Amino acid sequence: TGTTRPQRLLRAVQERATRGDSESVIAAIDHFCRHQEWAMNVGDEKGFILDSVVSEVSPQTALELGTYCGYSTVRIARLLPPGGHLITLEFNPNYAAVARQVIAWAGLEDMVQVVEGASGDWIPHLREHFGIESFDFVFLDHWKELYLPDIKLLEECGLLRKGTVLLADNVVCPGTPDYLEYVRKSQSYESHYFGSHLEYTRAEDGLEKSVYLG
Ligand SMILES: O=C(NCCc1nnc(-c2ccc3[nH]cnc3c2)[nH]1)c1cc(-c2ccc(F)cc2)cc(O)c1O
Ligand SMILES: [Mg+2]
Repeated sequence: TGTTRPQRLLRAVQERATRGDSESVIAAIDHFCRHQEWAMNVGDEKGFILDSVVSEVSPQTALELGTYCGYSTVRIARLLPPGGHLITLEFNPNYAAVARQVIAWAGLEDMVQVVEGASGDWIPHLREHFGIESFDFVFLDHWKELYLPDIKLLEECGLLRKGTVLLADNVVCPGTPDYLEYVRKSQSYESHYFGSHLEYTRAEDGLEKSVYLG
C-alpha cells in the first residue's frame, strides 16, 4: 500500500511550508514537483500567467474545474478581493481530501469551497446550492474532454455573464482541440492564447483566455 503522490505532496507542504503563508505553500509544491516527483499542478510558469489574469479580473465569484491537490486553488484564492469566493469541483475523493488540507495549510479555507463530484452533475445545481448568480472567473483544469461540454452547460445554466473570463489549462498538452476550436470560432467569445510550457518541463503548453460576450 504505502502513500499516494498527492499524500507525499501534502507531506512536503506540511514539512516545508509555514502555516498561513500561501506563498510558502506554493513554493513547497513547486520544489516537490521539480526535485522529488512531477505532478500535474499548473506550475510556476503558467501559474504566473494565471496570477496576472486573476489579478486583472479580481473576481467576487470564481469557479475552478479540477482541484487535484489544490495548488491552483491556492494561487487563485490568495489573489481574491475582500468578499471574493472560489468554488472548486473535484471528482476524485482522494484528491479532494489532500486539497482541503493544502488549502487549510495556506490559511485560505474561508474563501474556498471544495465540492466533490462530477462537474456535469454539479454545474446545474451551483446556483440553488451556493446562491451564485453568475461567475466572474472560471479556471478549467479537469479532464480535457470535459472542457467543451462543461462550458456549454455553464452557458445553458446562465452561469456566465457578459465579461466572464474563462482560463483553460493544457490547451496544447495534453490538448483540448474541440474546446479551442469552439471558443476561437464562436461569436460569443473573444479568445487569446498565452504560450508557455507544461508544468516543470520544456514541453510546449499554454493557457487560453476567453471572454464571454453574452
Ligand atoms: O489530467 C489532467 N488534469 C485533470 C485532473 C483532474 N482533477 N480533477 C479532475 C476532475 C474534476 C472534476 C470532474 N468532473 C468530472 N470529471 C472530473 C475530473 N480531473 C492534467 C494532465 C496533465 C498531463 C500532461 C502530460 C502528461 F504526460 C500527463 C499528464 C497536465 C495537466 O496540467 C493536467 O491538468
Ligand atoms: Mg492542468
